[in-house]
Amino acid sequence: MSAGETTGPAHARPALEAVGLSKQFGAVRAVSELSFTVPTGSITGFVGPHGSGKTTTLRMLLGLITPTTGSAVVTGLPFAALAQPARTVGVVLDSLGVHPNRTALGHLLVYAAAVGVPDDRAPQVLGMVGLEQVGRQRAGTFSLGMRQRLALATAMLGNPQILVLDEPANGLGPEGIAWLRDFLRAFARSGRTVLVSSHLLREVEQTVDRLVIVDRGSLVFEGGIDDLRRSHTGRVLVASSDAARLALALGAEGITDAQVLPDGRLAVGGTLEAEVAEIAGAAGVRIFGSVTEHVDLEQVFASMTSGQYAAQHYGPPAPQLQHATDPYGGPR
Ligand SMILES: Nc1ncnc2c1ncn2[C@@H]1O[C@H](COP(=O)(O)OP(=O)(O)OP(=O)(O)O)[C@@H](O)[C@H]1O
Repeated sequence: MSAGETTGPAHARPALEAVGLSKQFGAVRAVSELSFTVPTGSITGFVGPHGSGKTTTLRMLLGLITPTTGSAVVTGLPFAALAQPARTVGVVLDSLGVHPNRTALGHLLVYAAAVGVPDDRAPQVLGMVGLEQVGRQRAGTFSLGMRQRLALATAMLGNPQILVLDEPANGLGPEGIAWLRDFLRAFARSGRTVLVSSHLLREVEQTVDRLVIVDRGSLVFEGGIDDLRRSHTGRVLVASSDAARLALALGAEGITDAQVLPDGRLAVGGTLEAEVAEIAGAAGVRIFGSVTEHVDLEQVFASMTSGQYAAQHYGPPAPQLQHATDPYGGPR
């Protein structure tokens, strides 16, 4: 994918900005010196393990709790200073209450009045989230996925420029997640902005163009999802007539991250298949086949956070030719 095309002009004022945000709850430091930017027109994923401070940060951005230190701005202003908050930011937080005895439509009419939009906006937003058939059903009968859609419809009432969604994929199956991805991409295509949180990178990987990754309240990565992919390129796995000789030839060209796998293939980091083939050819080593292994971003994410993925080798070049188990279980 890349929803990267949707990123707004570089000079545009960021939609959301956290500057040195910290939040202390008694002995718990939920968020620590957190700074990041959500550019206008981007779909930014806000990802971290459970308890890493995502909801607390979103609450600070939305003016629902006061930071211990630091500041948060929405289109350049503190949330409380926005003239028309519901028309600026639509919010889906876990805590958004839907009265179980209210119908979906009834719920939206209450919020439409609170936000100050006409009643006919309620059926419109129901249609946007695919709930038009169940508008007269009580929300208490809804599945978690349907409640998530209703929460999104509520966020859309004010036709906002920015959506802030806390774990909106919770309760959605694969189809629901695909639907949400299309919805958010269409939203961003019109130049609007999304900040979407998740404890699973996998849930938002296909949706977002930027990532802010947090762990224990602190920033561990901010940037384009493609930058993260590029910084963790997969190894080239090569079946050849002579793995040891190939490793020596590669080493002579400065490519020293090479390991012989149990199946005899050479796993080479920091290069491309074509380069390996060229060096092998020059060294008189025959290549029977090669493949570039797939890098699972979820594993990269877990290795960056307290998700504790068992130590993955993405490190500096191996000093010498080694035998190693293949952590990827072979090519895909
Ligand atoms: N009101 C509060 N009082 C005390 N501690 C709190 C409060 N809110 C959050 N915390 C603590 O702050 C830390 C961060 O919580 P937060 O809910 O922001 O994380 P999260 O990343 O959103 O987690 P999850 O993915 O489980 O929702 C946790 O240790 C949590 O227990």
